[in-house]
Amino acid sequence: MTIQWFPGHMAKARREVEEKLKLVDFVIELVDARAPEASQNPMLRKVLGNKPKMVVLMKKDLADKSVTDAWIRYYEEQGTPALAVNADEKGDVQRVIQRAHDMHAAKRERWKRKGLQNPPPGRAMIIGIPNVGKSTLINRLASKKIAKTGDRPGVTTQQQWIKVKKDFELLDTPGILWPKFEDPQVGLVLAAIGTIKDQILPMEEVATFILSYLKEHYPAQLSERYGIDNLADIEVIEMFTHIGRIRGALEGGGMINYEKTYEIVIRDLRSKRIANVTFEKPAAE
Ligand SMILES: Nc1nc2c(ncn2[C@@H]2O[C@H](COP(=O)(O)OP(=O)(O)OP(=O)(O)O)[C@@H](O)[C@H]2O)c(=O)[nH]1
Repeated sequence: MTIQWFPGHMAKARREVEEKLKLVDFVIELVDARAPEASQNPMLRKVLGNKPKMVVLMKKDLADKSVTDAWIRYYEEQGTPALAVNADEKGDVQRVIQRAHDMHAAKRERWKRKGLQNPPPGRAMIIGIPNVGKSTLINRLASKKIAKTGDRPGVTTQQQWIKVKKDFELLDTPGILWPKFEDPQVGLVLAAIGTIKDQILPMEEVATFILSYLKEHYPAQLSERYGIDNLADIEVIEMFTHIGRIRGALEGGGMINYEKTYEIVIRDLRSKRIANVTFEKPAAE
């Protein structure tokens, strides 16, 4: 199974990112804390060249905290600053600002040593795949401080900068890149977390993947949400029947409406009704 989606936009998106990259000192890459590998940009490393990046694991409130901590250790061990964020937590947003400030500290010091008393602010852009939380984070970082600081010479399109802090400015539009999607397993994970549009993969496959994954890794969530406890004896198809019945996904004659049941499971996972679930662990763990 090969998933094809917005292929036409890819080359254009990459060109746009490359153009914007010329304007910034470093990059803030957003990934989904529930699937940091699947939700990353496979081309980013190449596109970035030597440009420094920090990673923000978004939607930490939906992910398994212990695995999120393991991912942060993993990135930091590789020398990439990383932190997890729930966009609704002010403290998390403040930490992004602090880390972004730190990203530019060495350059600022070099400038100062060379005698520049007021070095220019560090400029950054946010990059990530669709639906990862880019606009949300930009808005939270901007708060009420949106300032038009003008464009830089040599760029035809006007770029707006958000003055987040005295020495940190953010490009007001994010760079959008695509996740890797050749691997069917990755496709299922991306569909489960809501990156891939629902029409692309059959709901049945996505919902089956979710229940099988929960059965293996997060049985407590199945118990809490659906009262399914006797996991050793229950097949996924029986779980759907049970869920359809308790959630009233029925059609004429009391038959289970399975399509509706698949939708319920997928919606439960994408909202906080089934939380603390992560689909990928770092390789070393
Ligand atoms: N639970 C949770 N939801 C979040 C968080 N951040 C963003 N979201 C939600 O994720 C969805 C997508 O957020 P956006 O900010 O629109 O994502 P985007 O990356 O700009 O999306 P595109 O415009 O499609 O590229 C929205 O429903 C947000 O409310 C978070 O930290 N936790």
